Amino acid sequence: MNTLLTLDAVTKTFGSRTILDRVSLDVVDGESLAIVGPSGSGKSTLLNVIGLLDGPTSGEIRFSGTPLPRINSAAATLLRRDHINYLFQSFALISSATALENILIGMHAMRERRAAKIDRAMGLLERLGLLAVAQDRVVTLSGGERQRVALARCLLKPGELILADEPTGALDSAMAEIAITEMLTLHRDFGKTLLVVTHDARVARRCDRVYEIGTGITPGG
Ligand SMILES: Nc1ncnc2c1ncn2[C@@H]1O[C@H](COP(=O)(O)OP(=O)(O)OP(=O)(O)O)[C@@H](O)[C@H]1O
Repeated sequence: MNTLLTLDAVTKTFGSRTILDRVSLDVVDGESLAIVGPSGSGKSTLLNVIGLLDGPTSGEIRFSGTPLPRINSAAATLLRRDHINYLFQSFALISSATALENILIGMHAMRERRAAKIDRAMGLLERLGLLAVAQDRVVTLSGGERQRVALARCLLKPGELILADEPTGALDSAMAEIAITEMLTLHRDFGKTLLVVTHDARVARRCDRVYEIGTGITPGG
């Protein structure tokens, strides 16, 4: 088992408040890891620090053995582009573009013919039951459909790490259940490591391992 990510005594403070206190953690290549803890405990902060959206106050994070660069460096931009995928509650899709176009935007840096990219995108959209809406603009899609488009974009965009922050928070419970199953199945099929911040104990239980802020790691389901 290879380690994709290592956190070594990572601390994050905001003013006089210590939100993350010497977090040390190994994330194994290909696993799903749930990040849980009470509201305000620092789950999103942890994800942001791992995802180069915010810098730690102290400590080190290594990605494939290499220390993460400063968040505003060119190296950080490349890491975010080529290695990290974000799946947020708001989905961060371009609403005036079609489902297919949104996925192709995520693939733009890949050296592959456009026709081949379209084939792969359409194949995944079909697998997610979205073939009929592939050419529809995202603004016209339902919340569940948008969530699946965002998941498809994450899976096809380059990058071995998916960072998901409450990805099903905007869905009703039946839709969330479907979305979780797709996410937990497909990240494995596509060989991507998944870190998911969640309030939902059902989601956490279904991940390979659970990291509780302030407590540490326990096995998942
Ligand atoms: N940029 C910031 N400046 C100051 N305080 C911040 C900042 N970002 C987060 N915080 C504070 O850090 C604490 C942890 O926030 P964070 O969003 O990481 O918690 P969380 O566990 O994800 O919470 P929730 O489950 O409610 O989403 C909160 O008290 C928040 O107000």
